[in-house]
Amino acid sequence: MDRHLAIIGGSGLYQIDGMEEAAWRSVESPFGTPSDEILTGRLGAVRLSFLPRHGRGHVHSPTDVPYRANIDALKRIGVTDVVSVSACGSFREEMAPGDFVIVDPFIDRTFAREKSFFGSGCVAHVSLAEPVCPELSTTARAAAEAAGVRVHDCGTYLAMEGPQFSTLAESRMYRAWGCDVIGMTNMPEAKLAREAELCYASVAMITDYDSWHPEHGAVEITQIIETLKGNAEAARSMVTGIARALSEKPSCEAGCDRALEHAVMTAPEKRDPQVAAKLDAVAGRVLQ
Ligand SMILES: CSC[C@H]1O[C@H](OP(=O)(O)O)[C@H](O)[C@@H]1O
Ligand SMILES: Nc1ncnc2[nH]cnc12
Repeated sequence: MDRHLAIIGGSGLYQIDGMEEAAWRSVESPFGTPSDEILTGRLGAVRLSFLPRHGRGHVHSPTDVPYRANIDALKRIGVTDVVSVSACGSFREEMAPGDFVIVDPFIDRTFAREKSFFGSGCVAHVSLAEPVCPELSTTARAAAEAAGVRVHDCGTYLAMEGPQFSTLAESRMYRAWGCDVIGMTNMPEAKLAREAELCYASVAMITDYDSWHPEHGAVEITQIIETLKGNAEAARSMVTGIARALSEKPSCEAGCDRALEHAVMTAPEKRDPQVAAKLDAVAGRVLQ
């Protein structure tokens, strides 16, 4: 199967320019309505889709982003690879606003979200030891470097519930835990992409020092927006670079597309037909 790249655009990224045959398309999912219509088209030789995570005009809060509908809808239209582009705060002096981080690994501290496609009626357990696709992450890193920004090869991303930013005490605690960056959206998105057997990579754009830094004070949304604006051209160029690289590599060898191979525990005769029917796109390959 040809690769089909999807970009999930975070705060500040609600549109992608330069696509060919581009059209906004409404895609329904048994898991609900996605954050917005999906912009589908091509970039060079690669099929490209774009979904603004918070919707155009930023209408969904991090808690209310319909993560399951988003990933299901992307899978439903044939996406094979998902690159998340996000804003994040930094816990490291040397990871500065304007830098990009190729996220890996994650700590999930969110608590008010649906985190799995599976459940009673069809139980499955996928491995999440390494939630990101190593090949797609390498591709994203090379494309970000080529776009001329400072890139950090890896960084532990603390996913918090939000929408408020962290207290000073929380910010200090996450730093002491060894976290590098903080955001509100990469979980459960990465978990769901794994369940849907999609390659997933996350590029986080550092916009602030959260609240721990004695010389920077509290997070200001105006600073975040300014930094995101400054990164817009590099983000665009990175997306083009990722698309070009994927057009030269017809498949991923990392095995993300087999994540459900031995994951479903519920015996075929015990599966709830209605639950299984909803899983047609995500898990149809293994539920037949
Ligand atoms: C605009 S600051 C807080 C907001 O920005 C990040 O969103 P995303 O990850 O979609 O770029 C962060 O996670 C919060 O949702
Ligand atoms: N400091 C921060 N905390 C959580 N999410 C963010 N997104 C951008 N900066 C952030």
